[in-house]
Amino acid sequence: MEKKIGFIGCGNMGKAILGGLLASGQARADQIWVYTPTPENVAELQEEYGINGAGSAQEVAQTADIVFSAVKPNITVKVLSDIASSFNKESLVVSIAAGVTLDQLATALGHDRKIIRTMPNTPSLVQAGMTSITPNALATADDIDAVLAIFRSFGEAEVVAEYLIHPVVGVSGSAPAYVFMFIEAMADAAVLGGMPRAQAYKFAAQAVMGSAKMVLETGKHPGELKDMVCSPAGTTIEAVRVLEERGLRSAVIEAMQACMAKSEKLSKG
Ligand SMILES: NC(=O)C1=CN([C@@H]2O[C@H](COP(=O)(O)OP(=O)(O)OC[C@H]3O[C@@H](n4cnc5c(N)ncnc54)[C@H](OP(=O)(O)O)[C@@H]3O)[C@@H](O)[C@H]2O)C=CC1
Ligand SMILES: O=C(O)[C@@H]1CCC=N1
Repeated sequence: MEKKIGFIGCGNMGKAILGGLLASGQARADQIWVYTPTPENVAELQEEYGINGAGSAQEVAQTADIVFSAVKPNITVKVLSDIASSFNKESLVVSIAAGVTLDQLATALGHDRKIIRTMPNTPSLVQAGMTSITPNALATADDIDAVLAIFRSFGEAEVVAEYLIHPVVGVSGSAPAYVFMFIEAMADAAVLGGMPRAQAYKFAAQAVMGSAKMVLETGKHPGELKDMVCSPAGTTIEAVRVLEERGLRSAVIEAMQACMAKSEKLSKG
């Protein structure tokens, strides 16, 4: 793509997007402008990626055709409303902030602004992200395709209606945290069984990654895949019995209900 791309804020998630853009060859470093308030961080990003450092958020807004807002949710509206008048007429703003709605973004940026709200997750850092894309009515098919291509350069991305954003946060944005807890717990048990810790993390993580891959690649129902592991009177069915007894499914569902409720609360300000 020949567009100029800007980043306002470039921490964990901003770097995942920036890294994906460059690694996929969709943009060259000289097409990218980045601003963060700490000059040393801008210098580090310039050094690491060869991108253009910007001296202010205004400079990014004035320069770029697609501007990623990658600051924390609590300052997103303030940061964007302060520079709303600096954007070019046709510029597209892409927000990754959790809980900040298209309506709140339009109030900050102006109701004539093309905006896409997204929800990525941290596996983006290792090219295995999952991102939802929610455009406002003004974003064009080309804008949507460009943003899908950017997020697909480091994982999967799909267009999702805004009313589904809370399940997206539950099942994808926040989900890596619960999966890490599951991996940690499995590794603890392996250590209890005598395995060295580093080896236990490797076995646990590979089991989770391989199982996820089977769901995605075989198209089989997760229950059928589970049944394939459970030999009659074998070891696995013993573990399944205890997980059912201890309420694994209901713990996960209730945890995600709390997550979705919080996401909804944040959206209401
Ligand atoms: N972490 C996650 O799992 C997910 C996060 N998100 C969303 O991503 C967004 C960013 O999160 P994350 O990358 O984790 O956060 P980080 O704290 O890693 O990065 C925040 C960035 O914002 C910059 N910044 C701070 N204040 C300003 C300001 N006033 N103007 C411009 N830039 C500023 C920081 O710069 P400096 O370091 O120089 O202060 C830093 O580069 C959030 O809105 C979050 O909701 C979405 C999905 C998943
Ligand atoms: O915990 C949070 O609020 C953000 C949203 C998705 C992941 N982290």
